[in-house]
Amino acid sequence: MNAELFPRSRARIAPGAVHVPDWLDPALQHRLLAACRAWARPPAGLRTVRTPGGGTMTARQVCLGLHWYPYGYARTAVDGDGAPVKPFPAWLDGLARRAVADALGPEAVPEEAYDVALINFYDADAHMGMHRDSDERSDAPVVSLSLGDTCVFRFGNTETRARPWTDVELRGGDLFVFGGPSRFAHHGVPRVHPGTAPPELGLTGRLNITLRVSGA
Ligand SMILES: O=C(O)CCC(=O)C(=O)O
Ligand SMILES: [Fe+2]
Repeated sequence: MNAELFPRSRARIAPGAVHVPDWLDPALQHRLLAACRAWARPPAGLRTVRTPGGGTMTARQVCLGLHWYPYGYARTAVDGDGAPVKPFPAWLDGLARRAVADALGPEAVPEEAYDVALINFYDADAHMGMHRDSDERSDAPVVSLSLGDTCVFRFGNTETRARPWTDVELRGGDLFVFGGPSRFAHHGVPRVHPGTAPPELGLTGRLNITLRVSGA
C-alpha cells in the first residue's frame, strides 16, 4: 500500500495547483471519516445528485454550510429532503487554512473564512466528469482531501474540458489545493481503484472532501 521504495513527493501540477501526498495523518483520517459518517445521515444527508439533463451523478454527495445543487447554492437540501443543510464546523476552516498555507504558502490563505464543504462518496464504479467549481463568488483556493480508495484525479485547464490535462494519483490522506490561476481549471475523477483503501481505516470506497469559500 503505502510502503513505497521512494516516498511520494509534493508536486506542482499547474500554477497554483499543488498535490501534497500523505498530508492527513491516520488519526485525522479517522476523525474525518467518523465526521463524514455523521454528516451523511439524514436530515440533509447523503443523496444522489440529479443533473438538469436528466442524468444522475455516480458519486453521492452531502454538503455542509451551504447546499450545492446543479448549479448553485441553497440553505436547504432543495434537491433532497428539503431539510436545512448541516452547519460548517469551525475546525474545518482551520484545517482548510492550514492546508492552503502548507500547499501554496501563507500569502495564499484567504481573508474570508471557509464556509462550504462538498463531500463526495465514490463506490467502485463511481466517477466524476470534467467540470469547473464555478458556483462560488470567491476565488479563494479549493482544498481537496481524500480518504480511502486511490483514484485518478484529472487536472486540466481553464479554457476547455479537453486536453491538456495531467492525471494525478490521489490516495487516501492526500491533499490537493487549487487556487490562483488554476482556481477555475477543469478537473474530474475518471476512475477509482477499488480495494486500495488502507484496511486499518475501515472504509470501502473513496471519500473526497472539498472545502471552499462561498463568497455568499
Ligand atoms: O473527488 C474529487 O477528488 C473531486 C471532487 C470535485 O471535483 C468536486 O466536488 O467538485
Ligand atoms: Fe470539482
